[in-house]
Amino acid sequence: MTSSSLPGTAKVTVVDHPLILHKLSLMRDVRTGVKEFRELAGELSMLLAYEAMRDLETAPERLSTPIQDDDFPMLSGKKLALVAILRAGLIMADAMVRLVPAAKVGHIGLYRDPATLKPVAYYSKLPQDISERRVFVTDPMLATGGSAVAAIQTLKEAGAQSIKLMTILSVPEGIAAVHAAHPDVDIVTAAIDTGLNDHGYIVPGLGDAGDRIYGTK
Ligand SMILES: O=P(O)(O)OC[C@H]1O[C@H](OP(=O)(O)OP(=O)(O)O)[C@H](O)[C@@H]1O
Ligand SMILES: O=c1cc[nH]c(=O)[nH]1
Ligand SMILES: [Mg+2]
Repeated sequence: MTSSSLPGTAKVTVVDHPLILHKLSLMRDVRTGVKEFRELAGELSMLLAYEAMRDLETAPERLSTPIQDDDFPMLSGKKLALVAILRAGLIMADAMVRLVPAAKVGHIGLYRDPATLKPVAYYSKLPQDISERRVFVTDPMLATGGSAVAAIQTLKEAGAQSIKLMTILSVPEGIAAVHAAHPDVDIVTAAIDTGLNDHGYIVPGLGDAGDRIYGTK
């Protein structure tokens, strides 16, 4: 795992564990079909969440094992919210909620206009108490960063104060855009690719994540 940050900006953590790298390479492979792609995206999201949630607070609670009573660590502190950027971020939040089943789940609908590459918002439904929760916003692809910047803005306008962005693939342009607009938001990703092509797709990337998850192309 490598973490870095520019002065005054939040952290970028690249979770380059061999299991993650292997699963990501399978996702990149053009021969990987919908079923396997979905499964891999879910598994990889849980592995990323393991690292993204490393700093969750715990507090000792008195419990009885079959042998004796003692204090054992249990999650404490702020409650959690997982917020998926639709469509593609849904697969990540759906997998992560299995690890933190008490988390509330929000949805922000955005699609990137193919001509302008600007995000177009079409839906938002967030937990009412989002200001009191630690928010993990999920989207597999951080390309120009326009979608993530807009989603985080929506979250902040709803009162969110503690936000971490989780992506599978990122590029330097997207990371820079998020940190220019939201220098308080840490990013956790599996890899940082080279850059973007003329259509705003990540190179070498994995193609259109939403289309590969839902089989729409
Ligand atoms: O960083 P950006 O340049 O904004 O690009 C990234 C966005 O593009 C993809 O969504 P898409 O617009 O394809 O919507 P979809 O998830 O519904 O397919 C992806 O899931 C991100 O949300
Ligand atoms: O490479 C990319 C860029 C944006 N959205 C995707 O799904 N893939
Ligand atoms: Mg798409």
